[in-house]
Amino acid sequence: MTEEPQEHDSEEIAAKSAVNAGPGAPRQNALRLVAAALILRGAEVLICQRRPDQPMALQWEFPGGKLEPGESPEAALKRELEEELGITATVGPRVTHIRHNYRHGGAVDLQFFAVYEFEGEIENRIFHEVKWVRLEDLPSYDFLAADRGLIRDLAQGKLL
Ligand SMILES: Nc1nc2c([nH]c(=O)n2[C@@H]2O[C@H](COP(=O)(O)OP(=O)(O)OP(=O)(O)O)[C@@H](O)[C@H]2O)c(=O)[nH]1
Repeated sequence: MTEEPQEHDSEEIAAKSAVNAGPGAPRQNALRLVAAALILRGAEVLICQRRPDQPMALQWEFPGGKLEPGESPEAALKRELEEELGITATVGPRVTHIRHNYRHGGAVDLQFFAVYEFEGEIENRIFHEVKWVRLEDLPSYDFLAADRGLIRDLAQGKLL
């Protein structure tokens, strides 16, 4: 189990300071605190594809989203899973914690939690596609850059 943030693809850090330097520029460099779910069903996990109209279009990610001020990661994740998939999840143990600097999008602090139980039927409310895939097949999907170390570890049976 990985407890401390890992820096994946840290060569992107230097590039980020070159963009959005002007005074009126968007605050894209603020650290975004995010909680995401590894929803497990036997040897499979649920993955979600971003829509064509979103940044990082059509890349795959795990369901979840940003923490609201004062919200715990578990509460944020439960809320996001209701909103995105229409399920009431029991948020299980934290599996890993990753910090990543996106080249054009600032930094994210991601906490991933296992979800072994939920109530309701999974309903795709916001994604292009949602799909159950075997852990060993994860590397054949184009995941967001921050997730790639995790994908390798999951496929090799290292984390779960
Ligand atoms: N839900 C989720 N977000 C992830 C993952 N990996 C990763 O880098 N992220 C990043 O974490 C942020 C989650 O924000 P969000 O879900 O609330 O909203 P969003 O995609 O519309 O992003 P934005 O509001 O920053 O543009 C995004 O910037 C997303 O790119 C992941 O596996 N799951």
